[in-house]
Amino acid sequence: MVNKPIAVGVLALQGGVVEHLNLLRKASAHIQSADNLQFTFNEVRTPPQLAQCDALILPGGESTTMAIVASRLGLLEPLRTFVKVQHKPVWGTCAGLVMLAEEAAATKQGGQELIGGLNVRVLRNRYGTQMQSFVAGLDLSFLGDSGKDDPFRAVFIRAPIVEKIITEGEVDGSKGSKVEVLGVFRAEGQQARLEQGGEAEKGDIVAVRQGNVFGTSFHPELTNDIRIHVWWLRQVVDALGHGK
Ligand SMILES: NC(=O)CC[C@H](N)C(=O)O
Repeated sequence: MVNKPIAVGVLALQGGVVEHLNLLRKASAHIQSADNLQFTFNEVRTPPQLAQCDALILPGGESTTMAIVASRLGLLEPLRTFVKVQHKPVWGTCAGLVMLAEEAAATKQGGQELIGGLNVRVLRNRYGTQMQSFVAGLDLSFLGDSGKDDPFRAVFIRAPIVEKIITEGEVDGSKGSKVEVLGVFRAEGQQARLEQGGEAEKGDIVAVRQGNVFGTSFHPELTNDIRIHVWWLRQVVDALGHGK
């Protein structure tokens, strides 16, 4: 039996939209034939387009700009409903992670509008400016054996980190789920101190999941590595109860 196609959207107000769409298409080729699944991938700019989606990616870019445009287009409340009431699968990369946090530090005066859903506080621009962008190999064990044997080359561009997991209280989006830390980055200095037997520094949290909400500080869509996109699409398939 062929299921109804799974509609995956990419919020296309600003930022790295095409890159996500390209990698989603490549990633989907790895799972659809095996499981008899069909996907559609579309840009999302309006509330009716959002309503068509089963799952959504919020790309990297500039979270303050994205929030202003989303608000003007009447998308902020529908996005909050999508994430926190309908509990549909969402993934935010970089600025997208900022949007999905309940709190953000290092914001402009007066703060910025967020969608929320992840019970965390992010620190924006943790590693400095665009000029200080870098690539680092991350061990991502949620990717299974390949995550351990073959580090993921993660691209950090004015990246946020999760500086605090807010334990008090529940957020609407969490469905009671806990925040899971799925990826940590240790800068060279932190790693060296650890190897010299120094204080075990935990490193910076750069990938988290809470129920239906997933966030990464870095940009898998700017590599040719489809592993996280494949993993996430499988999460979407499971959440929708397809392929069973
Ligand atoms: N590459 C990015 O998405 C940068 C995120 C940006 N610094 C922000 O806070 O929104």
